[in-house]
Amino acid sequence: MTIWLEISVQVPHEGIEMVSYIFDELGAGGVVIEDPALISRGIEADIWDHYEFPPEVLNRTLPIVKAYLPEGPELEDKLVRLQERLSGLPLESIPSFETNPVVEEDWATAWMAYYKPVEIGSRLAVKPSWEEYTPRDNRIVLELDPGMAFGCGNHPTTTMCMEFLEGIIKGGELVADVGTGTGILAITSAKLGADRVLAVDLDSVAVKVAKENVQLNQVADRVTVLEGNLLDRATETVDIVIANIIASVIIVLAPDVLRILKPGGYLIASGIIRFRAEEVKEKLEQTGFRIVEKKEDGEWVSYLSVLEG
Ligand SMILES: C[S@@+](CC[C@H](N)C(=O)[O-])C[C@H]1O[C@@H](n2cnc3c(N)ncnc32)[C@H](O)[C@@H]1O
Repeated sequence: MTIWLEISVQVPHEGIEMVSYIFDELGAGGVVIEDPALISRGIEADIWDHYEFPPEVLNRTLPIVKAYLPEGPELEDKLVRLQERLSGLPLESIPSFETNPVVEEDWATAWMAYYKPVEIGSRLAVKPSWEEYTPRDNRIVLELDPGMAFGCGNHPTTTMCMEFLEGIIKGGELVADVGTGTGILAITSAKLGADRVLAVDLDSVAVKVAKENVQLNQVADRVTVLEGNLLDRATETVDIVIANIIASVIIVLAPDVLRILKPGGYLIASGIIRFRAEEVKEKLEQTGFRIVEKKEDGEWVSYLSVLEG
């Protein structure tokens, strides 16, 4: 049985990406971000009434980035490198980290307790595959198994995109979902009536998880999942491009969207941390997009924009 070391770094929002990158360099297979901004929203919403967070999570103010490294001869060296890299970050104070050993059995299933059915917008609901949920008001239900991929409908960056999709999909659209994670936004698009959806992710684990979820939701005839970087797998013109990634990636992606988006088509850009929202907005406008709507939730911002034709 493998013993893993759970490493938790408490860090301000602007450090989340940097700490995640350090963990990636150290060979962690992925990170878990516990964001109090998300938690405070969750407590307010009815659907989260039964959503129980441990007191140590509720009492914290800064986000925590967690990663898991297997115990072994290289572990000590990696912890020394982690400390060195954290000390060199351009943050007001040096983030400290805590460690906690966990056995593989616990770790593989511990995250399941965090996912509960959630109602999104006025017509959608997401339910983890192992939970019971009876839809109210004829809601469209997505069944999702997140595995190690991002996107189970419990993060504001995802839910804001789903609310935008609810408003713009009328039926028959062609959609490209960049950074599909679990496939949640691609599946949402298909279930709302899109004709065909291309879902792309850089991460082969996400691609595998997304393919499984597409099957689970019986939309494989309309959703194609491919491994790729940004829009490099997209050849057809589409009506809607969705990108819930991060500000810096959206800035790079925006000009390339022109290659495949029809004039008058929509770009949904999400995953934008508040302090970079203006920069993303300026880039979108310079590129030829008009911002139609801005949504904000905690530290996160999403834009719905249209390509001026
Ligand atoms: C925040 S998650 C969003 C997942 C899902 N779309 C959602 O809304 O919940 C971002 C995803 O983008 C993927 N990603 C990051 N950079 C990418 C790139 N350059 N090209 C394609 N996918 C990328 C990541 O692997 C991750 O699965």
